[in-house]
Amino acid sequence: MTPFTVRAPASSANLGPGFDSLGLSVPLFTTLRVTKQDVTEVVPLGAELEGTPADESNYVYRAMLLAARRVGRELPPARVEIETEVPLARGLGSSAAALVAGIVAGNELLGRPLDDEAVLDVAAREEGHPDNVAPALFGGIVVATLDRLGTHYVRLEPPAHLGVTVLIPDFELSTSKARAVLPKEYSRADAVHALSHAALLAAALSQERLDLLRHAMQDYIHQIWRAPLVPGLSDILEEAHRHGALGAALSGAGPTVLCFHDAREDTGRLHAYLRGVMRKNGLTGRVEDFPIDTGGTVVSRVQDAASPSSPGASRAPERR
Ligand SMILES: Nc1ncnc2c1ncn2[C@@H]1O[C@H](COP(=O)(O)OP(=O)(O)OP(=O)(O)O)[C@@H](O)[C@H]1O
Ligand SMILES: N[C@@H](CCO)C(=O)O
Repeated sequence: MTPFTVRAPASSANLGPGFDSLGLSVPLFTTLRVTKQDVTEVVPLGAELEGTPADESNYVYRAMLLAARRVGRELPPARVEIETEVPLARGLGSSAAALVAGIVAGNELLGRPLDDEAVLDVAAREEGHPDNVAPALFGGIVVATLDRLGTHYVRLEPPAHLGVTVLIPDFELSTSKARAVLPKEYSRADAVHALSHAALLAAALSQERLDLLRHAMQDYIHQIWRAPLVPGLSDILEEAHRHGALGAALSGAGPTVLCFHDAREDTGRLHAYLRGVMRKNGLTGRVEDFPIDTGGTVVSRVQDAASPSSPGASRAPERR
């Protein structure tokens, strides 16, 4: 089998009120280089993955095994090198990118028995919610549900000129810790507030109604509970629009904060404001602009089989 690479993007989930159901794809990538060999070997590379296990508890390895289990077969052995640009445990879907990349790689090794819907379902069940794995797989903005009947989704093409600015603090916040602070139950008023705003946000994104984003992104399901874990979050949610943001939200479980911006406009003012919030709260981190990724997960065959990881090897982007 020709060596191949799988590249899966980062993602930002929730977008405010779309808790566990809405997310978009961010062009920072987790890349797997897969070469057939006699034993399975997973090799995490680079500073970001230092300390990541290389056994079956590794997210990528586990995901490859899940693909095989879904079709009731043994995983064909391979060497899998893992590299990532996605900062871990920052709210940018590093675990989802690893899971989706691993399931897609396992599926390739198995001869592609799973279609996209099955890949999504395996990933969403493993992650427990589809809002990172769906945009990681399909790119763009995705609305998705997960229940006992399966995983259902609609992919939206991002509105023209919609860009994101992310403030990525230097500290980690695991999703499990950020979920542990959430209430177990909510009032009917909170439920109505959440579902009406999530519905408005999905409709606004699908109709390019950027004027509605700020209002539609209000949330009382998770952000207020997580605010004590993310210094400066409350200020940003309240004030970012005064500095050029079209709307703001905690990215996934945090601590990254996402702002939407109009890509035709200069984001210097927004960057200065976000850096100021970091300084005021004694944080370090980075502020960056991204377009919304639309490619999702991509598999490429390495044409030059003799040197699969050489930078010059030509890669033909193939399919997801
Ligand atoms: N490329 C990778 N290879 C192996 N394990 C990974 C990789 N990327 C992430 N992980 C695992 O995922 C964990 C982080 O997952 P977690 O759900 O806490 O955060 P996140 O996915 O980055 O953020 P969020 O879910 O809020 O967007 C890491 O500590 C690591 O165990
Ligand atoms: N919807 C998830 C995303 C992070 O994995 C959460 O907010 O906990």
